[in-house]
Amino acid sequence: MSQQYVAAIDQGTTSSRCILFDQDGRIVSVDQREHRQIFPKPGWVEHDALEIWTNVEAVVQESLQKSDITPDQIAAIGITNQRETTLLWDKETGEPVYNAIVWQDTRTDDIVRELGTQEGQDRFRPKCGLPLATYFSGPKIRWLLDNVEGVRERAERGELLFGTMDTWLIWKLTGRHVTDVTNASRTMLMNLATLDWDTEILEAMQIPASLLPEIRSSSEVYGESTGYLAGTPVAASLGDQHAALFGQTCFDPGDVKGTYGTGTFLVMNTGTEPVTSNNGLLTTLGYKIGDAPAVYALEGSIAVTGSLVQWLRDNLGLISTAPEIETLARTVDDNGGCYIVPAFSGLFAPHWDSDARGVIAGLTGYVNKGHIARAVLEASAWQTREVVDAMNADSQIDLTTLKVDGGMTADNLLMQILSDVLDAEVVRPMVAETTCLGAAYAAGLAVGYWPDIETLRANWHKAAEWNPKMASDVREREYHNWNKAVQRTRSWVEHEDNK
Ligand SMILES: Nc1ncnc2c1ncn2[C@@H]1O[C@H](COP(=O)(O)OP(=O)(O)O)[C@@H](O)[C@H]1O
Ligand SMILES: O=P(O)(O)OC[C@H](O)CO
Repeated sequence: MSQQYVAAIDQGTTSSRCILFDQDGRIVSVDQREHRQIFPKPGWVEHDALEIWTNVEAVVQESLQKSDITPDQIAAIGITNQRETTLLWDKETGEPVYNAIVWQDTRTDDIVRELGTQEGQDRFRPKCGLPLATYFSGPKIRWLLDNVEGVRERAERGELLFGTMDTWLIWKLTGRHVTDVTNASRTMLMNLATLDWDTEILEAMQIPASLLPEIRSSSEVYGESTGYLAGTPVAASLGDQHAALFGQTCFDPGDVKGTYGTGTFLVMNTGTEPVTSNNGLLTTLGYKIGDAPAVYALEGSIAVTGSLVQWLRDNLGLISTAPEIETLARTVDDNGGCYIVPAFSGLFAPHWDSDARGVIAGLTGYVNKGHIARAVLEASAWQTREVVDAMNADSQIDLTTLKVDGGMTADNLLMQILSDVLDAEVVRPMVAETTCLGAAYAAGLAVGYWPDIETLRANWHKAAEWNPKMASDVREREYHNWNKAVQRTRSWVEHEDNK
């Protein structure tokens, strides 16, 4: 038989990609296409789901053709995706009833506030692990039902289907209406204990159960693909941060990965029982491989990290490419007393303060552009420290090693700063595309392309590591100053009713 590969489709916020992997977990081919970001009003962000589908079809075909690989050489397809982004479509025609509402979209502000009025924002947290927030899918479904003409009636007649992007793609590929536990865990509608939709939450949010897909494991054959890869099993689905956890082979309780892109998502494997967070983290699913018990996780989501580097480049013009920040930051030995807290649209974990706004603190006549660049890099590191402190407290496991991936990890100075502020080892793997790798691994396991997770562990190779060099009194002084700067951002936005 000719050489076989596994295809991973990563349907992300800005683009869709297909990567082909071989048995050693090495990348054989990649193709990628961006889709439009639709901003109908301030705070609203939408995607055209049909455009995304066309792009996915194109990148799958192109990734094979680029490397002269034929469809019969693909053993399985794994899907990973931007999470929470919400779509409703007609089950007969396949027509979306509205654009997909993206995870960043804040139009559900009022719905979220209203749902939390009497019982508070943590009303559903004991069941679904999440605070009420515009981020998650449930309130977005409710908005579509309440605001798009005829949608509630059609939903109640059983004519419509809901899906996050994994569900949409699996339905387009196989005709099956399914999702996996990781994606379902981001809707607010799944009960973490039963791994099924929670009737009480559905009632409170007025969402008909007929809309919802069947919840399956992250690694099993959901159906066979039609189209270009006709007959190939579609065998994995994981939200992108969960896929990165799996791709980084964070298989043991206490293992943590951090993905440093536009924002940063830290996820800790907490084993086969959910851990309740008392420190501003999300309780979520790690992954579930076939019939094996589900693995749970704690997540700390940070909204602005790489995008602060982009801001320095695009809004301040202090650098002309993102990698130049490292050169500029290396022109100085420290931050010169300057701290930047990038609360551009509030603070996510562990503060969850939508009224915070960014500050540059500690400015004196001494501070120059090198110090500013350094403070930009340090902001990613200190935000990580806040999340790691919360993880250590919630899990009672102290972080010793952080496995990193994502575009920002190319920055060696940032990686050293990260190790210094965490007082922990930071390691970067050979294959940096851990999100796609995780989806490929889960799909390959389902069809026997890889025999077990121990084989996957053996595929993980360290490319670089950083160890702490900072004296502990300096670390504590800097953290104290960072915390003072964070305090300056809090409750900046004053609501009309508070004035
Ligand atoms: N050398 C670098 N130093 C610091 N930040 C960088 C560097 N290279 C890229 N970035 C930042 O990383 C982000 C891109 O990473 P990527 O993983 O592609 O993000 P995403 O998947 O969220 O689109 C950008 O926000 C960019 O500013
Ligand atoms: O597509 P990304 O990499 O921006 O990831 C988005 C996250 O899944 C949102 O929760």
